[in-house]
Parts: sequence; structure tokens; C-alpha cells
Amino acid sequence: MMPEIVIHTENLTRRFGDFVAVNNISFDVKVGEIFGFLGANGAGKTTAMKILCGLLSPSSGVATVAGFDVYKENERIKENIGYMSQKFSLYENLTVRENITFFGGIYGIDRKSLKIKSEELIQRLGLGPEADKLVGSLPLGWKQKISFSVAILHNPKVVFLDEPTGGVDPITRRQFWDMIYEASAKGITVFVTTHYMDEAEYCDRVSIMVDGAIAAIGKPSELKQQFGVENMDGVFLQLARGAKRSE
Ligand SMILES: Nc1ncnc2c1ncn2[C@@H]1O[C@H](COP(=O)(O)OP(=O)(O)OP(=O)(O)O)[C@@H](O)[C@H]1O
Repeated sequence: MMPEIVIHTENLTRRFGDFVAVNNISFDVKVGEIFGFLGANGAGKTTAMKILCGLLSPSSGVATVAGFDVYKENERIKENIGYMSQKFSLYENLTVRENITFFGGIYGIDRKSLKIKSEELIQRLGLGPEADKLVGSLPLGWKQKISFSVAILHNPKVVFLDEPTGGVDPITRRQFWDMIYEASAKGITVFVTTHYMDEAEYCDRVSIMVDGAIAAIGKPSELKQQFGVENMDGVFLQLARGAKRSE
């Protein structure tokens, strides 16, 4: 049986005036896959991700997420995804419990299940003693773990993570990735952008965008072999060196 495709794009393009931010990208992501979406600043990752989240229309090409068309069914897409970004995260001036309740409500979880899920999550993360503390008082690594857990509380088909672990050390990143693996094992597809090459190594597959196009795509092991280098840093540097856009 063919593995089920959760994200499908074909010649997906987005222009801003004459400028082509996303240029003819085509790829598929399978159920439960951890897909790394890499590229230098300005490569077009955020633009592509906005399209896949149903927030921005493409100029041309095809894209479906969880079986829904980004042109016509973007509201259905929003119901089936989770989203986490380092930049828009939890409310610092609400407690852990209040944040979980707030975001769970936004994702449409009913009040009764939300109460149960919220307590389960607090226990699972070992946050009992911190549950009624303000999020602002917690270390960054904890905020990221809570933020991720909240983004998948409604059991979405896909979770989009935009540089989820910025600013924390490799050990804390590794712990975060253990949570990603758990989500993926439950069948949640993970679409993640990162600038950290240790994280690129943790992905099942990665694509690397250069100047709006996908310059390489494959398993980390395949890409390292293809470029004749020891690590993903080497792959990334070879491709990024040729980039015209930079910021
Ligand atoms: N609304 C817009 N109007 C005009 N140009 C835009 C718009 N949004 C993005 N761009 C341009 O498209 C290009 C790609 O931007 P995008 O934010 O997608 O890159 P990125 O790979 O996500 O980079 P970063 O990692 O810095 O966020 C950039 O040159 C940017 O200036």
C-alpha cells in the first residue's frame, strides 16, 4: 500500500509583484513523517509555510494539506493543523494552566475534554508544581515544550513548527525532539523549519530552499552522500554559497 500523503505541492509559486518568493516547488510529505524545511534567511520558507497553513493564497500551482485545497478549503486546513513559532508563543502573563486552556479553546476543544487534557498534559510534563505559575517565570526550554504540547493538544494531522527551539542549548533541543518523535509515532506529521543543523539530522527528510526553489531534498544520509560531506552543515553550506538573496 502506498503511504498516505498529508502535504502535497506541485509547482507551487508565490509572487509579490515581479518578485518570485516561492518558485515552482514540488514535494510530498507522508503521514507521521518529520519533514525539515531548511533555507537561508529570505529563501521563501515563511511564505511557503503561510500557504500551507491556509493563510496566504499561492499565485499558481497546487497544494493540499490533510487532503484540503489551499485555495478553496483553507478554513478546513486550519482545523486540521497545529502551529508553533518561537516568535508567537505562550502568554507570559498567564499561568501554565491558563495558557493551556486558552490555546485549547482556540483550537476548538470543548470545555470538558479540555479540562481532562490539560491536567493530563501538566502531569505528563511534570509541571504540577508550576501549573499555577506565570509562564514568564519559566525557562525558555520549558516554554517551548509547553507551546509544542499545546499545538498538538487537539490531535491535528500536521503540526507546523517555525524555528521552535531558537535560543536553547543542544541538550534542551534534543529533549524537545523526543517530544517530536512521540508526536510522529502517534501519526502526527511534523513540518519544521530550523537553522540548527543538529535538528536537520533528526528529521526523516529535509528539503533545502535556495532563492525560492528547492535545491535539494532527501534523507539526511542521502544528502550527505550526494554532496560528499560528513554532516548537514556541509550540505547546507554548499547550497547556500550559491544563493543570490541574503539579508
Ligand atoms: N508580503 C510581501 N511582499 C513583498 N515581498 C515579500 C513579502 N513577504 C515576503 N517577501 C519577500 O519574499 C522573500 C522570502 O521571504 P520569506 O519570509 O518567505 O523567507 P524565509 O525563508 O522565511 O526567511 P526567514 O528565515 O528570514 O524568515 C524575501 O525576500 C521577502 O522580502
